[in-house]
Amino acid sequence: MLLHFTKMHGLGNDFMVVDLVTQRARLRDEQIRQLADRRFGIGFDQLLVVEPPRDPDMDFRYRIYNADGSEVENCGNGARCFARFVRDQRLTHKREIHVETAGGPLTLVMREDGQVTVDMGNPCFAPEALPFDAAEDRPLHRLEVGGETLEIGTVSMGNPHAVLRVDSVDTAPVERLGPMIEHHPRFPRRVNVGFMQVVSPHEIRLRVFERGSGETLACGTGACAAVASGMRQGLLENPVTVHLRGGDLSIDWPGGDAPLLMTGPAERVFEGRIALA
Ligand SMILES: N[C@H](CCC[C@H](N)C(=O)O)C(=O)O
Repeated sequence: MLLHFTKMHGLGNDFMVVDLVTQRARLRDEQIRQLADRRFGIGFDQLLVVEPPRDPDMDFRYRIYNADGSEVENCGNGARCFARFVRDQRLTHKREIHVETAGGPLTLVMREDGQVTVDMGNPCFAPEALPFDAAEDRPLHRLEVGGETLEIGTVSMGNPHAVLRVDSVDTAPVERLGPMIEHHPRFPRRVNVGFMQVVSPHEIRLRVFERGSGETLACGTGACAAVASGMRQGLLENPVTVHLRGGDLSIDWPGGDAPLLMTGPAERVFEGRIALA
């Protein structure tokens, strides 16, 4: 069976996008891992799957798989590429697109300038939402990692995020602490790990070691989580520009029980067909 796909990226966070509205295929975990391999396969951080909605009020269902084959609840950069994909593939002509994800409904708006604004829903700090093993909800939690005591913010954007403030992202111990925090026993479903440098109240630099994919050039939900945690700690004020290794995202969140909006680019790289074993 030949599977048509489109390779896309959001600030260098790269995706294989597959339309299962007009195609039929079942992708097993092992196949996803093989397709994700940057030498033996296509290579991507996440696989994005477009399906018909289950809720008739929604336009599409959007499923997300990490490079290790694990299915996840949300993907911010992927959501922007999703919006670009369904319009380019003429699966819809709408500029405002409503999608179901495992992490809840998303609204994607294709802007005139080609950038995409995503209503990422409300950040949730309750430890049980991640899940994170903690006695109470606090802006900062102590976490024992490899003999060190770290202070982390914890946020759910539908998917779980730990945010660690650092003096400089250039010298942050991403490769050493990333995996240790991702697999920390207090995160029963693992966690994405953000390393945040506060430049000013309206500007941060961020690197993200992603659950199931390792460090990526950008992470949309990670940018949302870092801003939400930074605002909650009184370090940031709305709006915030997030400088990631792959480029910049704009985050708009008034705080409290309100949706968080993320705006940024979505790029197509190439289309292809691959024979599925
Ligand atoms: N790159 C994605 C995040 C994928 C999240 C995934 N790594 C997880 O396990 O939650 C983004 O732009 O939001």
